[in-house]
Amino acid sequence: MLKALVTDVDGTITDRRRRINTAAVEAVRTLVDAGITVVFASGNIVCFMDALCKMVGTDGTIIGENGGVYRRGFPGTLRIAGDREACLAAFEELKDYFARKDVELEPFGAQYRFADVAFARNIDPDEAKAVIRDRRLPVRVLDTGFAIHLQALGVSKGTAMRELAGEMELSLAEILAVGDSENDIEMLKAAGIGVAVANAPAETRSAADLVTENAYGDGFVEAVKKYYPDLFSR
Ligand SMILES: O=C(O)COP(=O)(O)O
Ligand SMILES: [Mg+2]
Repeated sequence: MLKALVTDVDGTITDRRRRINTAAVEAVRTLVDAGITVVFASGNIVCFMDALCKMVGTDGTIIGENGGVYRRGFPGTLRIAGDREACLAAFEELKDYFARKDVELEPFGAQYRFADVAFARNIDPDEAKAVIRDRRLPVRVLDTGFAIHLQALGVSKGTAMRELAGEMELSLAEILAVGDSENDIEMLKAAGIGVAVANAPAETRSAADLVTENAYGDGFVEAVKKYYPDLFSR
């Protein structure tokens, strides 16, 4: 029995322009009303996640900043798992590298981040990955399709999901996870069932137990209906 759903946000319950899929919102509300825990797991910042939880109607359990932060319910203590100093130091190196090529990196939500660094996709993510690798910096570059993130090694949505599952006394086998991007891979592998929506890149699709036929939010709705058929039979 799948007692909890952990879902990515951008590209999974939205369209490619980040507009939320209203059928996905309805599906989440159906799960919540049936007593299924729904956790949003994203690269986004905590205040964005809180607004999303409030407006969709979950209990406020979140994974943010790609696992760098997580919290059980609105009243829970915010846990900070990432290493922001390491990410900021790596970001400075990337900034200098791209400045020499006359490209300015554009940080996203820097003043609101506790654990990671995110910036615009106006550079080739593979080039950033090569710089980090060549300099042996202790961070990972994650391309979400919406932003590029720097994250401490060993920190992911998957590690945060394990911690939250422990706090919620859930086994990983009881969790359905859905995602669309490389920042979802560990989470899809660790969950009892991992689903990639059709827009996911090959590496993410191969980490999943199932790839939906539909893309973006419609793929999310397809997955939820498949694994909770009784809740959507009418
Ligand atoms: O913050 C991002 O870059 C994308 O967020 P996501 O993890 O919800 O897709
Ligand atoms: Mg995503």
